[in-house]
Amino acid sequence: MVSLTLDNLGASYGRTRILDGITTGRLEGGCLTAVVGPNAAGKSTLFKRIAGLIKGDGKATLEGSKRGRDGICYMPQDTGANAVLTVYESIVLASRQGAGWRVGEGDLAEIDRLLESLNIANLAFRNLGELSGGQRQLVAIAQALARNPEVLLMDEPTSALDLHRQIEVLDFMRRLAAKRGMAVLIAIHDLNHALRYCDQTLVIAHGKLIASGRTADIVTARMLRETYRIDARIETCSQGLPHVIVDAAA
Ligand SMILES: Nc1ncnc2c1ncn2[C@@H]1O[C@H](COP(=O)(O)OP(=O)(O)OP(=O)(O)O)[C@@H](O)[C@H]1O
Repeated sequence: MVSLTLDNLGASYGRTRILDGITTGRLEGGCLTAVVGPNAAGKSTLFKRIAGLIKGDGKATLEGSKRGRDGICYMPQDTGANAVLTVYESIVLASRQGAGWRVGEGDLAEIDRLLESLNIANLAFRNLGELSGGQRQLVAIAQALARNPEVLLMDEPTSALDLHRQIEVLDFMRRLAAKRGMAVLIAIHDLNHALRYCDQTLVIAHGKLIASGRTADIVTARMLRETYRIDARIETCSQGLPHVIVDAAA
């Protein structure tokens, strides 16, 4: 199964140093890893650096990969829209990236399954340009998954979704990561979602990795105070799951 390890990863925009010395253990296939931290901490920059969209020092090493760099897919925060294509066409196109232009029945069946799983089959023949923000985000997730990545970097994939859709997508991602053996990194602001769905968590602040490990060990009152400047408690809900209760800005 694939794994991704970051070793002293850094990046700059011009002369401004944005990321510095990001080193992790193995981020394993089959797992969801939350990447959390305040606005402008460097989460998107980290994803772009891992995906090779920006250069920098250090290295991101893939082990057990069949496709090397081509197996890494970055799903950006702003998903944009191309009004000329239908949803279905855009997903077929995405699925062909780096795979040649021949589309078999199996490929189309796989796309149909993806649309069903994300509950967007009803959008298949709509133009991208006429979708709502949330619908566009769901289509962007389908496009990313259609590329069959070994490592998927999702930049705030649920930010435009209603609560029902957020839960549906994160639950689906967890099951799909396990089924495909795909390593999924998700930049996410909702720490309760991280606690519920992500096996492990990386905390980025001011371009540095300040904590990493099992999500329940990482999301603590102390981390929330030091990283987010809020007073909060972690309480166990009636189902036995840890939950962040925010009291006030510190
Ligand atoms: N293309 C760019 N040129 C110059 N600076 C940039 C560029 N892109 C991002 N930055 C800067 O890099 C820093 C980190 O930005 P980044 O988008 O990685 O943060 P983030 O943690 O993803 O933030 P958010 O949670 O707000 O999405 C910010 O100060 C931002 O202004």
